Amino acid sequence: MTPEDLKQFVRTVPDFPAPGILFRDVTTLIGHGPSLTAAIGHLATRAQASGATMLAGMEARGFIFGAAAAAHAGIGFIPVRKPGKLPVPTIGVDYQLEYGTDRLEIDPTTITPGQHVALVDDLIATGGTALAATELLRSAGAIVTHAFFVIDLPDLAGADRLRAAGVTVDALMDFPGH
Ligand SMILES: O=P(O)(O)OC[C@H]1O[C@H](OP(=O)(O)OP(=O)(O)O)[C@H](O)[C@@H]1O
Ligand SMILES: Nc1ncnc2[nH]cnc12
Repeated sequence: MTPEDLKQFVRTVPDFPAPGILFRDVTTLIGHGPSLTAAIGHLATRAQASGATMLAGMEARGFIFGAAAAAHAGIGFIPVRKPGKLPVPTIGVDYQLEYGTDRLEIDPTTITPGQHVALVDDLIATGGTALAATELLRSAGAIVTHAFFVIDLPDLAGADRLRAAGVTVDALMDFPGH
């Protein structure tokens, strides 16, 4: 299945989690075996071509695609976690979402300084999550030059913000007008 074929498997839910938000829901895509397999294959191929030697995914939906893509590519996976989940000393950063604020944390010892780490998530909207993850990984010594998403919401300009931070952004599909 091509990335274009996958678009019909994304469910759109209006007014979730807040009025005015058009929620692009990947639950339906990952529930369809051929779509899940194709999405993981595309992400893994692109991530491998970027030269990344590890992938990092943001909790929670980034874990679904990131860990599977890393396994497909035969490389390791770094979980970028919501606060208070890791049992070791962490480094963290607060950030803004399209619909609220949150915090991300990593175990800095999972990264070898100078290692090429690529980001994977289901969706980029404002880019707050991906920028926060990039900042965190870089502060632990990672080189972050690429980020891979299933969905880009271009009107929210997150991909532009990430590019301005020196990250090449690649998404399997976009939803203009969000
Ligand atoms: O580009 P942004 O505006 O930062 O938004 C994108 C982020 O929002 C969603 O995660 P959410 O924080 O809702 O958490 P979840 O994965 O636990 O559902 C999505 O999975 C991305 O991580
Ligand atoms: N519109 C949206 N749909 C799904 N996930 C999101 N994360 C941030 N904005 C989103």
